[in-house]
Amino acid sequence: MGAEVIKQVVYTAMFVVLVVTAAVIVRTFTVKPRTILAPPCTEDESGFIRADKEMINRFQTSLKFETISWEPGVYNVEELLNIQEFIKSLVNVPTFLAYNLINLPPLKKENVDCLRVIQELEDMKAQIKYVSSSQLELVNFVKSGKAIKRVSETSFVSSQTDTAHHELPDFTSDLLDDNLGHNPDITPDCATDDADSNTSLVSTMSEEELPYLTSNAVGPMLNVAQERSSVLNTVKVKSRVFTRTDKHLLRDVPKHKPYSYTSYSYALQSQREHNQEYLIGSVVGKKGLQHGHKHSVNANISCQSTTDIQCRESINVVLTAQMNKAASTSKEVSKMNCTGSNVLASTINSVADKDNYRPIAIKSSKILVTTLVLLDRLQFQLDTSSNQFGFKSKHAYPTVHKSPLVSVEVIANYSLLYTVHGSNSALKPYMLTGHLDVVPVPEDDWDAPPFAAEIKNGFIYGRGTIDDKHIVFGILEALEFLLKHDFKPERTFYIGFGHDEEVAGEHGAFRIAELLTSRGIHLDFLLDEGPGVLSGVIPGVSKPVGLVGCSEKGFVTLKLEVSTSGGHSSMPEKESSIGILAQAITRLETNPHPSVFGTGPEKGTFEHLAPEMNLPYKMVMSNLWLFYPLVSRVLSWKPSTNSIVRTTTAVTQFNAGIKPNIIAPHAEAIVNHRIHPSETVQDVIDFDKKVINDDRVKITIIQSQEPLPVSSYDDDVFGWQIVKTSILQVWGHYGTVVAPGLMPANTDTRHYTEITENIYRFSPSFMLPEDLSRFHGRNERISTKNYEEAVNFFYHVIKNADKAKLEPVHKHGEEL
Ligand SMILES: CCCCCCCCCCCCCCCC(=O)N[C@@H](Cc1ccccc1)C(=O)O
Repeated sequence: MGAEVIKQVVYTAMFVVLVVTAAVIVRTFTVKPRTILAPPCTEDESGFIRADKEMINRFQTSLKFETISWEPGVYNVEELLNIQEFIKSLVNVPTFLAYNLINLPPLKKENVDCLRVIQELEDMKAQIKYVSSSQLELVNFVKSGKAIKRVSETSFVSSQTDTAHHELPDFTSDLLDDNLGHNPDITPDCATDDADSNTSLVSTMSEEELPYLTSNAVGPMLNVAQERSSVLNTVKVKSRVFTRTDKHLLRDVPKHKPYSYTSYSYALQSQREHNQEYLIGSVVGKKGLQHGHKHSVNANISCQSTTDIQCRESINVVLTAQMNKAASTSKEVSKMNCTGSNVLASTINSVADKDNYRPIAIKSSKILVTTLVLLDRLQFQLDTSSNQFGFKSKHAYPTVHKSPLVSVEVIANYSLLYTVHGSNSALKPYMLTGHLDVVPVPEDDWDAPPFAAEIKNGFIYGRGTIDDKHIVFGILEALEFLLKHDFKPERTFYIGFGHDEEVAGEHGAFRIAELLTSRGIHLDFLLDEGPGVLSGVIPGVSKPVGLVGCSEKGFVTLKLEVSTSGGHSSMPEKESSIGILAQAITRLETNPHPSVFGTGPEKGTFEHLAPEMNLPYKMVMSNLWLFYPLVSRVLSWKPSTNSIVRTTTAVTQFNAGIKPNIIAPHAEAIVNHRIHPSETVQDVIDFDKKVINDDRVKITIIQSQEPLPVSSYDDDVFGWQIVKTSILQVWGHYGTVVAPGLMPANTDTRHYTEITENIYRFSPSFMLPEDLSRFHGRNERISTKNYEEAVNFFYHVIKNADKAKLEPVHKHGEEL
């Protein structure tokens, strides 16, 4: 009986296996490629746009940037002139530059406040002035805020006139030993608008306290500074000056020479939002007056976390020195408004290094040291071609800009909206989009300079070549060509170039979409950047694949924070904020979000590609109903293909700790998820919380976007047809096949979802696997041939889309 049952089971199993195998084989050999009617376009055909030298030149120009970099510090007049020119031009440059530069590491997210940056630049522009002196050349980029302005005016007056007439009134040595803050003349000007302007900034210390302070000037001063609560629009910094003759410091001084020393220490603090004071560093040092010898100033500057604050804040320090104790005089030797320890150091040194301390002290009595608030340690990229983009492109594409059929509008200052007016209003318009901004170049080890548009071995190297200027200029080239050849469109179309796509497009594309919506415009379809013609990227397909993004993953950027009590590193708790956070991060990385392969448009990718695959793959991909788990596993191996099977997790930032012997009380990390269309932002957060499973880790959402809807890739849909046909017209002769897919990153398209259901994402770039890392990475480049193809691709899109409808595409494909 038992044997009989076993036999039955075995037979049944064998039968099932046989049926399944038969089904798999039948399926494998019956799936047919999806074909398309559009004939490939060849070079002989009229209408083929050949990339001549001028065209390549125009593209190169669009990629060129002038790079200006400097460190805050002491500059000669010529350098300052350059900086002034630069700042002026920066103010006129599209915002994306500011966006780009403030996106540069190591700045933190909180520093990225683009409007504020631009506003500051505008303010600076209005107030750029020079102070000219022999050695110390200072540019004053005055920020808003009356107090600071007042100081700056004073400093200009005094520095532009004969310094001899502008000595500050002497202060008595008593004053130094007393509370200097009571003297309004030497209260730091940043405090003059305070309601409580009498608050002491300077206090005396007992001799016993001094050694402690000089070695650890920071702690006690913080408290005092925190007592001050007034807020100005501008940065306010507290400084306390401690003066005392300190015998400890005289220990190494030869006995036979009389010395008088002033030891000093400053806590450098700055005011941030919410009235909170942050300690950013300290100046500890001594100034000496050796009778009969030159004065000396030694200062040790230490600034903590200056990179965190450099973009938003400046430091105001009053250096007060006892100039001549014998004569009972003292001077406020310099006032600094600066960012970063290097500025402090260079300023103090330039004061100290002077043979004769006195003149400099007088001259610099109220110096505002260069406040390169935004510029510290950053490299600026000045886009000469995009500066006044409209004007330059007018010259480069005269027919486009003169045509009565084309109107151009500047949106949100820097974005561009072209309307190409068609003659038949019954035809629904469509839209082509691209973006003018680029991401910065954090490393400079490129094979060719990233902003010089050099051509090497047939490739144009440059930031923006594939992301996204080949699209912008490809569209303009194609339109220029068409209009020159008397093209008069029937169907109206729009061209939108955003200026801030790389930082979410919330000013550019958003405003363009808003404008079109307000005009009641509804589009037939929209084409933006996306994957491209991928060769060797998708496993099993030897032909190039024109992959068109029919949906876009969502994203959520999370901040993970852990706070502990901190303290001295000699007495650590068992777990630190860093350790707890690291563990949370490790949990996230070792527990990836589950594969949801097959539930989104990636299913369409393999349905379209299965017939084109080599045999073992063809069998597997044609029978996804059976092989989903296997395929999902294989796709998970490589980052590029893994990106389409699940919600991904990328830990992009981690910050904690300031000093080797201080236990970091706070650690934070940024995690960026790209969300598969079958999940939501909330699903992702719930998953993360479960995985981390630790209430000490606080999770906050920084920015998020739900996945975008899936646009139809049915072969009867006009927009899909246009894109597919145009791809095949340009790349068909390589045997290229077209497939729908999922865009793993984001574009400006999310701003347009209200004005069309049919959004396609495709970049006309031919990509090998190693090229994928060029997006936002090193050696971004495009071959001149590929640029030519890009131009021709847009030529075909515009020509094809001008028809009322394309002939129905011959369908052989079917659901797999
Ligand atoms: C099956 C295999 C699939 C492989 C697909 C490979 C396709 C590669 C396509 C890459 C396109 C990159 C386009 C980049 C655009 C971009 O970086 N956008 C940004 C936009 C953004 C900026 C700030 C906040 C949110 C969003 C981004 O996604 O981070």
